[in-house]
Amino acid sequence: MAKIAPIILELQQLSFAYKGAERLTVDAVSLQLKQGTCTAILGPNGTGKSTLISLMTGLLAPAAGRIEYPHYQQLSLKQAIAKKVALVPQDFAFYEELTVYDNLAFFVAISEKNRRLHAQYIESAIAACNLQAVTNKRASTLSGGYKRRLNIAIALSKQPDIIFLDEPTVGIDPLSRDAIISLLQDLKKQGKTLVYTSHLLYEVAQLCDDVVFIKDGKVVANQAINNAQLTLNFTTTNRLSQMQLALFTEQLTVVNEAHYQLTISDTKLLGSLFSALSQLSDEIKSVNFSDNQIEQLYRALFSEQAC
Ligand SMILES: Nc1ncnc2c1ncn2[C@@H]1O[C@H](COP(=O)(O)OP(=O)(O)OP(=O)(O)O)[C@@H](O)[C@H]1O
Repeated sequence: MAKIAPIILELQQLSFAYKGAERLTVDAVSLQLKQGTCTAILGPNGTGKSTLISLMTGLLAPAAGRIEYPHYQQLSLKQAIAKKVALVPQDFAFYEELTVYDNLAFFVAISEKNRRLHAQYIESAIAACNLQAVTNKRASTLSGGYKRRLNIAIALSKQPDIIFLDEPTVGIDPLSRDAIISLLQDLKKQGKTLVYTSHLLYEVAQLCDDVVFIKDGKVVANQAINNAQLTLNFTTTNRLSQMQLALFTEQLTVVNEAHYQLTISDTKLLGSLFSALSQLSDEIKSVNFSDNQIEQLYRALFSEQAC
């Protein structure tokens, strides 16, 4: 039987408003995060995601509600956050004039009193983020991808159990992004709990187990994501006949006249699917695969909010 992951963070009716704001920025948010999982917090710009992260990481104090890290009951909330929680903020949070190593040394000295552990923590953050080639370079001279990795390495140098990442791949090229996603996947394998915001939904699909959708400060949906599920969309020159439809072993949804959709949760079915598509090669106009469960949900929830 699959083991149920223990709850590592619980929010109960958490609310917050900035001074002068007309409405609550975070409005009665209740959530439970599971240990060793990645939860994405998604929503349009300005909907309160970063503010919620600031509350969960102790940077802001809630106006109402509770935040609990039940795993660390022997610690106060402040101590649990100081010892076990790290934040990778959206903006770079390091000293541009210091080298990568000196930045890490500076932040480790703040988070860990035992000096004998410093070198070990710095080295492990460098290794985890693959920063060996730039250890002695000034942060100001790094590429965008390395700067993002340094931002993450500083958070890891604290040896946290829970890591909040606020758009950690903004503004970097696809290969640098892949490197960061793979680093985050490794952290998950090590049992770290990740909380993640991004506007790049394919990243979320690659990494996250649960998705929480926030709209105007409120949770509007909260659900597990089936990363194994793929949706195939294909369009045809004409509507398919019953005989042509029968080529598919799985049920097709007819989206409209010449647009079909099929959801696959077992990749073993791909063989028969490709075989059916190849038999229709004269009719097929376009084929597109996506793990767009998240994207579909996102569009359904927020389509009227685009600016
Ligand atoms: N320090 C602040 N003082 C006053 N208002 C703020 C402050 N920070 C954010 N806000 C406002 O609070 C609301 C929520 O902002 P927040 O940054 O949490 O949104 P977000 O969902 O993270 O947005 P994005 O996706 O653009 O990062 C916005 O209307 C924003 O203008």
